[in-house]
Amino acid sequence: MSESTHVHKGLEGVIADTTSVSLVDGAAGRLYYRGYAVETLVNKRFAEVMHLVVFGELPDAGRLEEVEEYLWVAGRLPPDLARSLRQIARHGEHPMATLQSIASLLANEPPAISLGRTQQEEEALIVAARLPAAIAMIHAALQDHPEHRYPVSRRYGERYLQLLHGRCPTAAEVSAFESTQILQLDHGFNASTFTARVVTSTLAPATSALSAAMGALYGPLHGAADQQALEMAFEVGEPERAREFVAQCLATGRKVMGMGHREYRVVDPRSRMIRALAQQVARVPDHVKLLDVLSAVDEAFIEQTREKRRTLRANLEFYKGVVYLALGIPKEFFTASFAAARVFGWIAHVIEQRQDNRIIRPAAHYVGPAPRESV
Ligand SMILES: CC(=O)SCCNC(=O)CCNC(=O)[C@H](O)C(C)(C)COP(=O)(O)OP(=O)(O)OC[C@H]1O[C@@H](n2cnc3c(N)ncnc32)[C@H](O)[C@@H]1OP(=O)(O)O
Ligand SMILES: O=C([O-])CC(=O)C(=O)O
Repeated sequence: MSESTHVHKGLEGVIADTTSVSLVDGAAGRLYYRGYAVETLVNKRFAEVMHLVVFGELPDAGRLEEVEEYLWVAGRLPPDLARSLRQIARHGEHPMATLQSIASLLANEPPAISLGRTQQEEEALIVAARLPAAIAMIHAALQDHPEHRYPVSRRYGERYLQLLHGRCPTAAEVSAFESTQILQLDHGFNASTFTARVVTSTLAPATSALSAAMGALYGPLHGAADQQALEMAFEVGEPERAREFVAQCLATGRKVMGMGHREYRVVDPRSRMIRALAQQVARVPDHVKLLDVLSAVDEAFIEQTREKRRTLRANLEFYKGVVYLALGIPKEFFTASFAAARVFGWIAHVIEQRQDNRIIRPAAHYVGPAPRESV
C-alpha cells in the first residue's frame, strides 16, 4: 500500500479539525477546559463549569444565577411530553436506548425562557436542560412508581439527585455528584462528540446531533464502559480473585472495562480524582468492597500489562460506578448520567462546528472486486 493509501484505522492520530473547547494532553495526563486545568474547576458549581465549556468563559455571579434559573425552568418536562416519555420508557429498554429515541422530542413545547442564542442552539440547550427530568422519569417508569415532584432547588446536582430519589441530598452528595459531572463535560474529539460534529456538518438539526451522540456514547468501548466496569467488579467478587481475572482477560482477548485510553499514555487525571471521590462517598461495606475489588484489578492490570507497547491505565470510567452507586444511581443509569453532563460538551462542539463548517466526509480505501463485466 503506498503512503497515500495508508489507512488510519480508528482515525488514530488524525487531526480532523481545530477546537478551543478542551485540550487533552495525553502524554502528561492533563485535561483543560477552555484553558483551565480540570483540577482547578472540579470543586466549582456544575453550572459554572458547564457555562465555561458551552460559552467559553466562567460566568460572574449574575450570569450564574441566570443560567441556573434557565436550567431550572427549561428543565421541567411539559406534561404531555412527560406522559409520552413515561409510556415509551415502560417498554423496558435500556435508559440509553430510550434517551436516544426521544432526545430530539425533548425540545418540543419550548419553555418561556431563553438564553438568547440561535434557535438551533436553544433547542439543544432545552434538550440538555431536560435530560435530568427525563432520566428521572425513565427511572420512575421502570420502577413503576409515580415521578417525584419537581424540586425547588436551582442547583443542578441537588435537583438531579432529588428528581431521582425524591429526597433532598446532603451537601456532600451534591458536591461529589457535581464534581463527577464536571469531570465528564468534554474530552476533545471523543467518539460521541465526533459523531455530533459529523451530524452537525451535514447541517442537520442540533437535536439530531445530540441524539446521534447519545447512540455513540451507549457503546461499551465508550460511555457504557461505566456500567460494564462495575458489572466486572461484581463478577470478580473478591480482591483476591483480581489477578486471576485479569490474567484470564488478557489471555482470552477480553477487554478489562474502564482500562486503557486512546489519548492517555499515563493515568487519566479524572480517574485519580474520581477514585478519591469514591473513597469519600463509599460508606456501606458493599461499596467499600467494590472499591477494594477495583483497586485490586487496577493493580493487577498494571502489573500484567507492563510489557505492552502502550501504557494502559484506568480511565474515567473505572472507579466512577462506585461514586454513582454510593449516590443511589443504579448501574443501568450510569451512562445516562454521563450523558447528562457530556451533552453540554456536545453542544459546545455543535456550536463550534457550525461556526466554520465543512461536511465531514473521509475517504475509504476500496478493497472489493475490481470493476468487472456485468452478466
Ligand atoms: C469515556 C470513555 O470513552 S473512556 C474509554 C472507555 N472504554 C473502556 O474502558 C473499554 C476498554 N478499553 C478499550 O477498549 C480501549 O482501551 C479503548 C477503546 C478505550 C481505546 O482503544 P484503542 O485506542 O483503539 O486501543 P487498542 O484497542 O488498539 O489497544 C491497544 C492495545 O492495548 C490493549 N488494550 C487496550 N485496552 C485494553 C483493555 N481495557 N483491556 C485489555 N487490553 C486492552 C489492546 O488489546 C491492544 O493490545 P495489543 O497492542 O497487544 O494489540
Ligand atoms: O476521549 C475519549 O476517547 C473518550 C472520552 O470520551 C473520555 O475519555 O472522556
